[in-house]
Amino acid sequence: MSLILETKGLTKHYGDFTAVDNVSISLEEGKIYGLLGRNGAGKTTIMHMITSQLFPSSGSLHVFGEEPYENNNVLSRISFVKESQKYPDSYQVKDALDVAEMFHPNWDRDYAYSLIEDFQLPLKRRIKKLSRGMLSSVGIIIGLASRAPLTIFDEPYLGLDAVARNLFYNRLLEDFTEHPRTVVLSTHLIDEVSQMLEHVFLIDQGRIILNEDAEQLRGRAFSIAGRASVLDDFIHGRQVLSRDSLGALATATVMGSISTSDRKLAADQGLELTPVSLQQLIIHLTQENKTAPKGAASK
Ligand SMILES: Nc1ncnc2c1ncn2[C@@H]1O[C@H](COP(=O)(O)OP(=O)(O)OP(=O)(O)O)[C@@H](O)[C@H]1O
Repeated sequence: MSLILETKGLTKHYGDFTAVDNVSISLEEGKIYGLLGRNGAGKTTIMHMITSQLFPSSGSLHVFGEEPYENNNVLSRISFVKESQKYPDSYQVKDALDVAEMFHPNWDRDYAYSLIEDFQLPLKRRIKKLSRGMLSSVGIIIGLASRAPLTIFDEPYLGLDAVARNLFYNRLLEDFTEHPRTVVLSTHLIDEVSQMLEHVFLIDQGRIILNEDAEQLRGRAFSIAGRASVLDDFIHGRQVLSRDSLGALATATVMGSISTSDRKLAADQGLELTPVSLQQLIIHLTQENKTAPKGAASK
């Protein structure tokens, strides 16, 4: 296992506000990571520190074993695609690709042009005349064709329709299989990407509240529905993330995997058990964290 990135106690203050709070994470080679969290959680701030656009207030950050600041040896190995990417007014799509080619040593021009066709982008149109979704496609194409050892997508698909998003996921997976690299995806569309993710970081109010293998995470919670009194007996003593009731019926979300005996018990009592999606689990965990004292759930 080779580490691509490691942070220890990474912290960023803006005045007396702490946007990123004591974050210690590591990224391995050849994996797809999800960096997930609510608006304002601190995701972009972390990505800006990784890509040397911001200095940390404290803590350490090593990318490819070195500090990234003004370090071309590190920065040439990173491709960072962000939703708000700006281009000079005079740039056509082709110019953006030409510039990207200069910065990324692994750039594959044929692949970039095949993606241009897939996404049906007009090469000679000025970028400022592109629709919002087309502009997002430019960033996605640059992120994919750069084949950078560390590729970071920060909410890359504002305005992109479902067909184009699906195209992005398919191309990413195909190309990742042929050219493995480390990919970080930051997105709010968790269910759409959840099958691709191998590892998930969940950040809330600047802190990492979950740092876990996606496969393990998928089995971490389940939903249960049925008659309230029976359901309450079933969930007694378990870690309950939420419970709602309507008349005599209730539903609850419970941490833990479903064992064979649970399944039998639930069936005998007319309770229905279903796995919780990654998105639902994350909603529950961030809501739960809001009520917990800061740091209580941090790893
Ligand atoms: N330059 C700045 N000065 C003061 N506060 C800032 C600055 N930049 C970011 N913040 C604050 O830091 C927090 C984290 O912002 P950040 O952009 O990292 O969140 P995010 O998780 O990327 O959110 P989103 O999902 O909405 O993009 C927010 O509360 C934001 O207002």
